[in-house]
Amino acid sequence: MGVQLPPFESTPIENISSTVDGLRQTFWSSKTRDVQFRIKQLRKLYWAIEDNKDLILEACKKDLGKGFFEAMIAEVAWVQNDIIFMTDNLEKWCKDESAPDIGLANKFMRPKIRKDPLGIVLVVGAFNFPIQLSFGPMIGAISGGNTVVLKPSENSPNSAAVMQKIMKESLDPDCYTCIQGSIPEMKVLLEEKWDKIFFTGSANVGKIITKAAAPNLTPVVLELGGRNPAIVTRKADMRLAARRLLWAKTMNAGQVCISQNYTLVDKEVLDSFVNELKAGLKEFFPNGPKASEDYGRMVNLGAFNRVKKMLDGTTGKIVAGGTMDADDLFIEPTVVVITDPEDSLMRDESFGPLLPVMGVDNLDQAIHIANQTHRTPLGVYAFGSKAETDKILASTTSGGASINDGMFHGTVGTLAFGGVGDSGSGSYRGKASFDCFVHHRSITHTPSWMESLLAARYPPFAGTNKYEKLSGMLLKKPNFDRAGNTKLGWISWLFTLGTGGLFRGALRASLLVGVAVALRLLMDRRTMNGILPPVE
Ligand SMILES: NC(=O)c1ccc[n+]([C@@H]2O[C@H](COP(=O)([O-])OP(=O)(O)OC[C@H]3O[C@@H](n4cnc5c(N)ncnc54)[C@H](O)[C@@H]3O)[C@@H](O)[C@H]2O)c1
Ligand SMILES: CC1=C(/C=C/C(C)=C/C=C/C(C)=C/C=C/C=C(C)/C=C/C=C(C)/C=C/C=C(\C)C=O)C(C)(C)CCC1
Repeated sequence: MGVQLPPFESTPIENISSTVDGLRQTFWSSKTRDVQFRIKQLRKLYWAIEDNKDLILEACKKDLGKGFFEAMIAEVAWVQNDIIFMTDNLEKWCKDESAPDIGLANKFMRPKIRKDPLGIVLVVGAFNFPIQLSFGPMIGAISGGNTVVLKPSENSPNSAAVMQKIMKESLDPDCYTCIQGSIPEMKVLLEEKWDKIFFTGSANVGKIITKAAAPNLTPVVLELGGRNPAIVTRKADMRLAARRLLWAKTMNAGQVCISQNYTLVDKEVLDSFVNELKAGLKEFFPNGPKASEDYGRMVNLGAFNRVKKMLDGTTGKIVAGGTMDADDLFIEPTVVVITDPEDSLMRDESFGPLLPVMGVDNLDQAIHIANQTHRTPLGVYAFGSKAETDKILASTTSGGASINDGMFHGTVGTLAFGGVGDSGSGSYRGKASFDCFVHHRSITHTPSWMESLLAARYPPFAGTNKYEKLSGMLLKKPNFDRAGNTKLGWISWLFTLGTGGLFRGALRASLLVGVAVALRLLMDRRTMNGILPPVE
């Protein structure tokens, strides 16, 4: 492509503390509180990304063998779209919101929610979508009015260096900076007191981050991984399920946190599903994935060896793919039919292009295996009838889910994204990115003229009727009885078919009709007797 990539250089450890301190001072100067300042910064970032697009594409190619389509759609255009969405909405989101659910008595104090910046934020990125997973949270943090230190993953060094260049060229260095490095630099960073840490990566490092944050009670957002199940029932469309799951597992050579880790397929349609996977592979990569410009590579030899070891350990049968080349960090998309839920391909997150497929007797067994394998994965992917996919959703838990697709929910840029349980906590993207990086500060304003009205709150209380005076206004009456049933007022009682079941409701309604008819008859009789004028 003929572009010169900047070198990756770790930040000198001795500079880290003073840099962080500088950003902390800037936050307290209130520079980043100004909404127009934030918008300007984000817009400058947008154009720097545009101007360095070729460098980003080249860096993603070098780091991960990422092709043009994936690098544009999931990195460059992804973060640019994010910036446009944020800057379009930021002024609106930053306005004070009137608080919901305020009773009449408290309305005078005009309760509202202010969106306050948090302070100085550390964003730690992962290697697999190096730009998206670093700049994405950083855009949220800038929108929230914070100063930000970004620490990209050293495992995608070219992308990390390009991000640093882009930040230097576009962002105010007193407010936003990039610190490069690996474990030693992270150790120093984690000694600092942050107002929030946003971490994307593995569960093991997530624990290290959480432990380091604990002494300062620093809030942490964790975007981790999971062993995500796909479930395909006999009622699913096999070609469609196979193609969609192949898409999810061949993107970025399977190094996608939300792609399915394994697929459970009704035994009756297992062969057909596997055949469709094979056919899909041929369609996606007519000359084979190795020759395809679109197919990525493992990030490094460590990742290559980890995936190879998982495949070496399987007791399943490889039915498609299986070739690999360490020199090229290439692993072919590999379909393995397995029979053991304890197989090496089920136990760990592969984070590579492995597609273990296991036959199951029925949906209940599939759900059982999925829940046994990982109770709180990042994603669940369900293919089948509406009733079946509803059942899958109702019987599992996950950060997100795509029905009739692999990981689609994770490709909707403005949809809140995050894990649950040990696949992560906290969410971001779209409006959630803003909310993630602000404190929702509740504020009231007590008018001076109300002093005499509010004086009942001051002691002395004993021997006064202050409690009685206030309780009439402040205490709510229960609308439920001692058995936990909803109590209705007599009008609702008369008119609804609700409490007490359909029969009693119908009885009440008949009673009402009876009373109406009796009244009418009575009026008719009085009209006939000349007591009332006739009804027109
Ligand atoms: N939920 C998500 O959005 C998401 C996205 C991408 C990746 N992931 C998960 O991340 C994992 C793979 O990503 P990865 O290899 O980049 O993760 P990782 O945990 O190895 O690294 C992530 C970051 O942590 C830092 N780090 C590594 N070791 C550290 C240590 N000992 N102390 C402090 N910091 C350390 C790295 O420098 C890097 O910036 C997978 O489990 C994947 O599922 C999750
Ligand atoms: C165009 C028309 C329509 C709509 C078409 C649609 C909705 C097309 C969608 C195409 C897609 C989804 C393309 C693929 C995009 C891939 C993306 C964005 C990948 C993203 C990867 C991500 C976010 C990875 C994240 C990884 C993480 C978090 C961890 O590792 C219609 C249908 C409306 C009709 C008119 C025409």
